[in-house]
Amino acid sequence: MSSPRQTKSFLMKRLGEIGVAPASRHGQNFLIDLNLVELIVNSADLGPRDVVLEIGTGTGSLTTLMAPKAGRVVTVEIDGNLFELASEQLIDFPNVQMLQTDALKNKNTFSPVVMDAVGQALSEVPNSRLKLVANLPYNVATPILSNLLLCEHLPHMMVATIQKELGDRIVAQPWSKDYGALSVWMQAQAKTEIVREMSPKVFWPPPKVTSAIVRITVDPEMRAQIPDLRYFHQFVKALFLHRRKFLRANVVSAMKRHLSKEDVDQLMTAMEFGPDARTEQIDIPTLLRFTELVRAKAPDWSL
Ligand SMILES: C[S@@+](CC[C@H](N)C(=O)[O-])C[C@H]1O[C@@H](n2cnc3c(N)ncnc32)[C@H](O)[C@@H]1O
Repeated sequence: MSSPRQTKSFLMKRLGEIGVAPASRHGQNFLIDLNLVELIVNSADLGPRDVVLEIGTGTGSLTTLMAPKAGRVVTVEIDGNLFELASEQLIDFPNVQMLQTDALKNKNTFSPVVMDAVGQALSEVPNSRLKLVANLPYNVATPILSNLLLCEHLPHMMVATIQKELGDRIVAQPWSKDYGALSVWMQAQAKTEIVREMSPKVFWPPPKVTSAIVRITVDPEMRAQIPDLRYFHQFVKALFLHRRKFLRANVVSAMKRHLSKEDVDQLMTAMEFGPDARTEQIDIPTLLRFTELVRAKAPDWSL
């Protein structure tokens, strides 16, 4: 069984042999610092009951380290050439299922093939739980992380390499420039942490931005405090849509066919929001309460 020596020269040689250059449209920036690959695996604290979903197999370096620890790994790669390369690397791991497909059906939905494979793996591992562990393609990192919290197989944890700027938004607090719909959506149901910032130098080819490993640990008790997850997800997105506008203007515009301005003013008063309140000043428990007041008046609303 080959060890994961994913160095720049190894990658250049292997990709050169098959006449392939890394495709920036697929976010093909490979992690070449083995210590950091190990840090990702250790941060996910994998054990036999864990079913890992990895999006972006690449050459299989992260997969190779995860497979001996996890119960099952479902790994997805969009690129046919990389899929072939990784197939050779992963041939000796019977608990790894490789899929060659786009992990996303569209921006809001996971591929049903991927979800079926995850469901099957979860049903075959005793007392199983799902963990997303991946060096994510940056162009689809946001839909992957936020949609997985809405899909039929809820992850217990997500450990991922993403753009640092996205990591900053995930962990941001009210009153900061990074606090937005993504911060609220994630922190309302999970503990969020930046495990490590990473310089572009630890990837080949180096991306244009600084990266970070984030860990998102879902808290079922917090999640149970959100009666309608889809409504909350969409309403929070609508509230942060125009950051420069006041909260009231955002609510009026989002709810325009469902609530009159008078209705909105009543709700604002009930919440004790002043006329110059802005969404980015409001903490998550308050946004949850506000969502429920609005939902009671406009249950059929959607973005
Ligand atoms: C940042 S690289 C990570 C590769 C490898 N895991 C590593 O750590 O070196 C991202 C990988 O995701 C693949 N990819 C990009 N978009 C994808 C998608 N929508 N679905 C599945 N794989 C995708 C790319 O081809 C690439 O191999």
